[in-house]
Amino acid sequence: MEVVIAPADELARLAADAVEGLLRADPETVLGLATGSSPLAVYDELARRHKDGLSFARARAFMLDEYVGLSADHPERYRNVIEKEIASRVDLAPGAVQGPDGLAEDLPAACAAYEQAIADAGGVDLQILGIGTDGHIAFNEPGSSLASRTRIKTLTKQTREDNARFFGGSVEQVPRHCLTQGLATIMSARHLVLLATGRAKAEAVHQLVEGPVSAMWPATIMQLHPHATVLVDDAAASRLQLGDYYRQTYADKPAWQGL
Ligand SMILES: N[C@@H]1[C@@H](O)[C@H](O)[C@@H](COP(=O)(O)O)O[C@@H]1O
Repeated sequence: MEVVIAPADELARLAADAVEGLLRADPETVLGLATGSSPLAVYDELARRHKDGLSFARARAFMLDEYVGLSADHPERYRNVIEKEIASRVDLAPGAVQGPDGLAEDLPAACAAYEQAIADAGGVDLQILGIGTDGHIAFNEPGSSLASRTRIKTLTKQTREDNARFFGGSVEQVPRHCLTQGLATIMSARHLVLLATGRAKAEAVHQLVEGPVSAMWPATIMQLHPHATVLVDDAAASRLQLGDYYRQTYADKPAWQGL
């Protein structure tokens, strides 16, 4: 696991560099897109690079998760969020972005179909991730099976409170259920790039990088991934025991070596 501690704008550039490197090497790259505020600066950077000529025309993308039951035109439906924040700002082809269908009548069947779609695409090359204050990735809440695949989950009180800001500050408006890629689904991606900024993420980041692997902090499963990158600012890094070591390692990183 590589930990980079740097200002937020530099983190966004690093993540965008990794995406751009893949797209230039293979225009048919399969990206994994996350919602939440953490990846927004990366999407801004990718949109800027698209204006400078970076093409997503042959790429495909899979979303991490989706609320259950939000209407098709609800602005917080993750499909709509991803469309607004990244898909509409680059030249991803119509239909190139897929997500779990939170409006399906048969939710377990929709989850199985989503797993199959990811597999049929050859898997995700680079998965962008944020982290919840309770250590969730996608919507894999504490207690999630470390071997889980896409399924329905119940959101914790903490997550619904954290996400109420997207629903006019009303926790009651935040759906109680979601469909989410499982931890094993996420672990199947070939490169995981997690971004976290701000003090509210400091404990989750400490557990993710330095805690014991445990379903209580679902993101800790990333310690078992052969290519995981954790991009954090000073505030999110503030509880890391080995912060000085990660800073030194990044300062000494050879210029030719990407993420
Ligand atoms: N399902 C999303 C996650 O994918 C996201 O990583 C996390 C953190 O969100 P933020 O980046 O806004 O802090 O919470 C949400 O609930």
